[in-house]
Amino acid sequence: MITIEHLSKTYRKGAWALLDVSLQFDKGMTGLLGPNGAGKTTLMRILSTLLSPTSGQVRMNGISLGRPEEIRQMIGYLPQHFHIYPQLTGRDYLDYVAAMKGITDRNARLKEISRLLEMVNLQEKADKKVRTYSGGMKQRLGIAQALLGSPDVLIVDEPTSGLDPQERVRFRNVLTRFSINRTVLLSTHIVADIESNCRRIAVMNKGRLVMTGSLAELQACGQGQVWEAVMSPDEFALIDPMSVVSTRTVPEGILCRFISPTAPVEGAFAADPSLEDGYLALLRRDRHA
Ligand SMILES: Nc1ncnc2c1ncn2[C@@H]1O[C@H](COP(=O)(O)OP(=O)(O)OP(=O)(O)O)[C@@H](O)[C@H]1O
Repeated sequence: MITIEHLSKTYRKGAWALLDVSLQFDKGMTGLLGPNGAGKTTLMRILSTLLSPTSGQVRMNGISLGRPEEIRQMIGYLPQHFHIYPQLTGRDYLDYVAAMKGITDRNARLKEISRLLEMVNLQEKADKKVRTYSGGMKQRLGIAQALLGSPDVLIVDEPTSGLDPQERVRFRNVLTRFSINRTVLLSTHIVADIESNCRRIAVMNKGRLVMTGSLAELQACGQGQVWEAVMSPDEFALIDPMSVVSTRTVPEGILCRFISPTAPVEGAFAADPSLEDGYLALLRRDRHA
């Protein structure tokens, strides 16, 4: 169980990167959604004890961040950007991280590394140099390093940006497997990343928590806010592009989807919201609040 109470962070001379965030989550995967600059990385770095909050409290399984050694034993962290020496093989890299994490028994270490390589489906590439890995393979190796030592809590920061669709699906499946008996916090700005496997969602915007709840609750934020209209190319050229969330060419013209509290153009008809519509409607409402 992770309990975050009134957490705020301001960088030197900066605005609030986090402002009075309170949140609680337990086993399973929680998706942390938010646009660029929302404060996701700041929150994750604080939870990983790499950054101190300006104010507020965090407890993981009852232990406060003020006891960083104990917290670090409990968590695995996959940062948004991480460096792996390209000359190392995947197995050597994991061996190095395991040694850094204090797993001193060499046999236990090698056994754990083989188990993790199999879990992330990298056993065939394990003895090849990391410079030959694809982006998705590096991310899976990143997850393997985060899981060394079997941490109870896994913190993963925007892991799928830059991955192709196939790698993204593979990576999501790996995370879903890991989240069965663990607490996983996954940050992303890609709604599809959390669609299939997160039990709970937290949405952040400009440093604040703007919603927590289930996928269905996030989707419901789009209720009454989604409209569609078929437009000719000339009509389409005249509308504000920012009001349109997607377009599709149909035989009658361009089918435009809008997020708007009222019908955005004449002839627009109401549509059912998707999860992404709910998220966009929530952000739009927050922007205008
Ligand atoms: N080291 C820093 N010094 C000053 N300001 C920072 C620093 N790191 C982040 N910020 C600011 O804090 C705010 C939150 O940034 P953060 O990286 O936590 O957001 P994010 O949600 O992870 O964004 P992204 O999706 O782009 O990674 C932003 O306004 C950012 O400019």
